[in-house]
Amino acid sequence: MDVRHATAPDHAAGMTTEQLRARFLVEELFVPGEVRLTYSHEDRMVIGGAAGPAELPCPDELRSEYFLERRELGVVNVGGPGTVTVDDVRYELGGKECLYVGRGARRVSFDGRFYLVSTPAHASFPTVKATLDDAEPVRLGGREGSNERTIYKYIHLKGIQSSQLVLGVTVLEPGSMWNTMPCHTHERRTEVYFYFDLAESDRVVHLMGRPDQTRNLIVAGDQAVISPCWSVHCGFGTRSYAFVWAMGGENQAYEDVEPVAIGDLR
Ligand SMILES: O=C(O)C(=O)C[C@H](O)C(=O)CO
Ligand SMILES: [Zn+2]
Repeated sequence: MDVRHATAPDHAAGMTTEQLRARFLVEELFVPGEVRLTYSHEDRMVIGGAAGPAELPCPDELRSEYFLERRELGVVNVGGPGTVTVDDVRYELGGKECLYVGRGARRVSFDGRFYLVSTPAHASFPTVKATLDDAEPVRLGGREGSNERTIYKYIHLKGIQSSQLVLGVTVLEPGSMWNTMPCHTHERRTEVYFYFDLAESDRVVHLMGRPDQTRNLIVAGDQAVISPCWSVHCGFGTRSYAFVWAMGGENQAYEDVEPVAIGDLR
């Protein structure tokens, strides 16, 4: 498992492009027949990709008997129809559908292409599947801001229950490129964006860093960006795309953010 240490904002300010990419960008998530995992010390989030058939391993770094002994897991199907099997119960997931797997499940296997996010869990909540319609879609933005998009909240205070994981999918309309602008930080949570549904020749210019010291990462489809609590997270694609956002940390209130006015960005 790839392990990424936590970063202070004053450290990030002096990093080169290569150093920023090595610390915050997760590039290689899908390897056929494998579950690839990255452990971030930012709120101890584990980010992964399953290109099944493959089973969720239990890396030594977790010092546990099985992966979900002290953790919970969010799974989003980022490919065609696929299945996830949790302790012999089989769940069929269509594109962009979600499965929450609660603490205590011993065996999880995948047949298909799935993006994974896991956070430590103090309690066990039921394993639940959700479709896009279950997520009570919210439409935001407009064509004039090139940010017409739909937010699907899956795991959150009023949706699928969890110990700390909050997760959803945002889908941009064709011709809309900006996500999350005006942007924000959230001092009480780390957030990870995973960009997908982007053609091989397209990229997202993802803004990160303190609001008054932004940096950018050029991100391809099927790559993830780790945003520490002090970092803005938003981006502009060379074409429209979708992304999974997932958070771990102090609270689960989606609205608990520090908004940043566009004019204050530097
Ligand atoms: O497009 C958006 O706006 C988002 O999807 C924002 C994320 O949900 C987010 O950053 C939540 O904190
Ligand atoms: Zn956010």
